[in-house]
Amino acid sequence: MSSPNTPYVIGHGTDVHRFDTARPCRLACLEWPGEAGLAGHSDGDAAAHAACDALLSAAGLGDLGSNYGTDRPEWAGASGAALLAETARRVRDAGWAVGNVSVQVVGNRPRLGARRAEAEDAMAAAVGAPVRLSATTTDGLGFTGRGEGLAATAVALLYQP
Ligand SMILES: Nc1ccn([C@@H]2O[C@H](COP(=O)(O)O)[C@@H](O)[C@H]2O)c(=O)n1
Ligand SMILES: C[C@@]1(CO)OP(=O)(O)OP(=O)(O)OC[C@H]1O
Repeated sequence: MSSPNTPYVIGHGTDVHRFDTARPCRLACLEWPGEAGLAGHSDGDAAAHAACDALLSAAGLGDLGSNYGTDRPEWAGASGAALLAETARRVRDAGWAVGNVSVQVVGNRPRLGARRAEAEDAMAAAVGAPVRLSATTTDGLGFTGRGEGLAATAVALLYQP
């Protein structure tokens, strides 16, 4: 089916990046001085990337790789905010409005709680719709528990304007 016949659609996204201590930390569209950076072709902002995948999936527009693949040099080093803003533009061009996006970061650090409102505002400014952010550790288990990298998941709601 090429397009759904409901006024609402949802999408979800997941992203993982390993830490690279030689890079600055960019997460949830903010800089995190003193925290380990994330490896990637772009700035490694797993929270922004998960939100992009959720938005693209909901709109039936593929995913990060099919929109901004590593074979496209123009996206090398791109910020999470730039990818999110371009993704929201593509979703709106496809005829959808963004209701909201909910993102969860999974990992030990950075601790997001103290800057939650700032990060939500930065991500919402890029998307042009409300973004909510939560975080959790994995109780020391797995690659996030060992501090090897960060994961993020996201859900997006789109509606027909
Ligand atoms: N990177 C993180 C991880 C967690 N938090 C906050 O800590 C709370 C407790 O985490 P648990 O994994 O023990 O459930 C969590 O609910 C977050 O509020 C954080 O800010 N940043
Ligand atoms: C964003 C892109 C493109 O710059 O590169 P990365 O920063 O490596 O991020 P990833 O989450 O692996 O997604 C796909 C890529 O297309």
